[in-house]
Order: sequence, then C-alpha cells, then structure tokens
Amino acid sequence: MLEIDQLNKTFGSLKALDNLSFHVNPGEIFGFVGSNGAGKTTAMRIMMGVMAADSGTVAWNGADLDFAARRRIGYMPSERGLYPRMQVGPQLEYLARLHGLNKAQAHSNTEEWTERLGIAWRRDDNVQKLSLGNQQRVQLAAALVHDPELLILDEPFSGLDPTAVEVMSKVLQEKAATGAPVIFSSHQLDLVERLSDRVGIISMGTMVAEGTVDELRATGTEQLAVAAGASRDAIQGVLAPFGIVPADDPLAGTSEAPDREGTNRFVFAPRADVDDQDVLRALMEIGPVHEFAPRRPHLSELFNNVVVTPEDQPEEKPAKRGWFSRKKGA
Ligand SMILES: Nc1ncnc2c1ncn2[C@@H]1O[C@H](COP(=O)(O)OP(=O)(O)OP(=O)(O)O)[C@@H](O)[C@H]1O
Repeated sequence: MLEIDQLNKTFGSLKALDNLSFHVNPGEIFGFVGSNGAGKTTAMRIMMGVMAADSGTVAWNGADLDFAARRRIGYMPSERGLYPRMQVGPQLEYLARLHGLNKAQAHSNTEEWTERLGIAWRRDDNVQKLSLGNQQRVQLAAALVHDPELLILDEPFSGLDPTAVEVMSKVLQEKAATGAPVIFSSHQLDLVERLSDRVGIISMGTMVAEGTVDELRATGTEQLAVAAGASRDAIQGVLAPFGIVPADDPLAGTSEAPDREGTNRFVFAPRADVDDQDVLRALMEIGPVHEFAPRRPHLSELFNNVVVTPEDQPEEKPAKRGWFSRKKGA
C-alpha cells in the first residue's frame, strides 16, 4: 500500500500542501483530482522524491520510499522529461537500463511498449519530431518500460486523442490488475469517474473528499423535485418549516434534465430529521409534483461543491449554493 501521511509543503507564504493524507491500495486505480493549483503535482513530486516535503511521510508497504524503492516506480511528470534530440527507441532502452534492467530486457520491453502504445513506427525518430500526443505516448512508455510496481502519473491523459485515451486506460487497468497501486491526476472527471476504483479530491492542499465513486456520490445524494404550478416563493415558504433550502438543479436545461414550461425544478439536501414523504405531501398541497426522487450527483457536481479556490475566499464566504440564481417563470 502507498501511504501519504500529513504532508506539508510551503512555497514562501503559500501553503501548497496542508496536512495532506491519503492511501492507495495494491491493485487500485486512484484518481487524484483538484482545481489548478490545488497541490496535485506538488504531492506527486514529493511522492517521487523529486521534491522534499517540509514535514510528513510517504511510505510504501510500510517502509519509507527510499531511492531503491523509487526505482520501481513508473512516474510520468507533468512537465514531461524526455530528451528531445534522442531517438525514441534508444531513449526508452536507456531509461529502462537506468532503472536496472539488463540490455536484453530493456530492448524487449521497449519493443513491447512501443508496439502497445502505437509508436513502434517512430522508434528511430528523435522525440522532438513527434506530435505532442505521440510524445505523450513515449512518455507513458518511459513510465512503463522498467516493469514498475507502482505508477504515479501526472495528467497522463492530457492531449491524447480518443484512441490513445482508450489504450492508456487499458494499460492502467492491466497494471492495477497485476497488484500495482496506480495513482493518476486528471481534470477529465468523466474519465476519472469511469476508471478509478477510488477518488481523492484535493482542495488548497488538503484532501476534502475521498472514497469510491459510489461512496462519494452517495454522500452527495440530493433530493430532486419538479413542482408544477407553484411559485418559487410558495415552494420556499413550504420548505422553510422543514429547515430545507432549495437550490437550482445543476443539470437543469441539459439533456439529462430538460426544463419544462411552468415547472420549477430544484434540489435539496435530505435531512435526517425530516421524512421526505412529509415534504412531498406539503409540496403537493400547493400544486402538482411531477418528480420527487433522490439523485446521485456526478463527480463533476461533487467536485464543484467541495473544491475551494483562492478566488472563492473573500472575507465573507458566499452561501454554498443559492436557489433562484437563474431567472425562470412562475
Ligand atoms: N516550485 C514552486 N515554487 C513556488 N510555488 C510553487 C512551486 N510549485 C508549485 N507552486 C505553487 O503551489 C501550488 C500548488 O501547485 P501544483 O502545481 O501542485 O498544483 P496542481 O494541483 O498540480 O495544479 P494544476 O492542476 O494546475 O497542474 C500552486 O499555487 C503553485 O503556484
């Protein structure tokens, strides 16, 4: 297991990591998400030992990640790290040998991964002659060529075409199936949702949500209601005695939740001390209710609810989500 415990890192007055803790189990794909500047790259660099933490530990199978252990990691840095003027094939063989493989293994692994990643035909070309997407494939090959037992990939999907995304996804799944912990960062939340066994959402250097996609979606489950005929003021008036504050449905107007003329579509957080059926009955007293059901949010909705960016932190923080920010009829 990879264990990150209480990592702190400060750059001048900026606290990039603030007691960051999480773990990645063997054979697990861990999706690491957060806004720009949240601290993902800093955390991954510290895990890989290319940057030192101010405090905190990174352990793998119970032991500190030392130099020898780091040779068994496949790392894809965000800034990428290939030699532009070196040929793809020789470069991969060289990197494999740096990680301790013998010549024959380095050669056959290079052949295997360049075939797998669709870049075998570019083996004799200098890296700089390749398109950015193909350089990205070489970068992934560089992270895999020494048969690593742990993968740390910083935005491995950025800039890839859909075919390469599929190949990359498959490679990550296969690697995890061998028992390797796999951690990758990405801003493509649909991909993270599809691929990850567990997800960690980092905000301002701290892990603010962590769990399987199902667990995270369950904790964020909201009640969705579509009421017809009643005005928004009337709905608000009916819900207030329950201590419920309605919010705009974030999916309203999309193909998942098309707006219907004369209806009010809203969501609210269920309360443990309130019976949903009482709420439904109260709403039905002021007009017909077309829909009333729990809805599990997508990862992107959860993400928007939990992340905080420096711009979001004025002296007075705005309410999490208000209702009727959009103007609608009735
Ligand atoms: N070497 C450095 N010197 C000063 N500040 C840094 C340095 N590296 C990172 N930072 C700052 O630390 C914070 C975290 O940056 P980091 O690159 O880890 O974020 P990230 O989550 O990877 O963002 P992105 O999604 O944009 O790649 C940012 O505010 C960044 O400006």
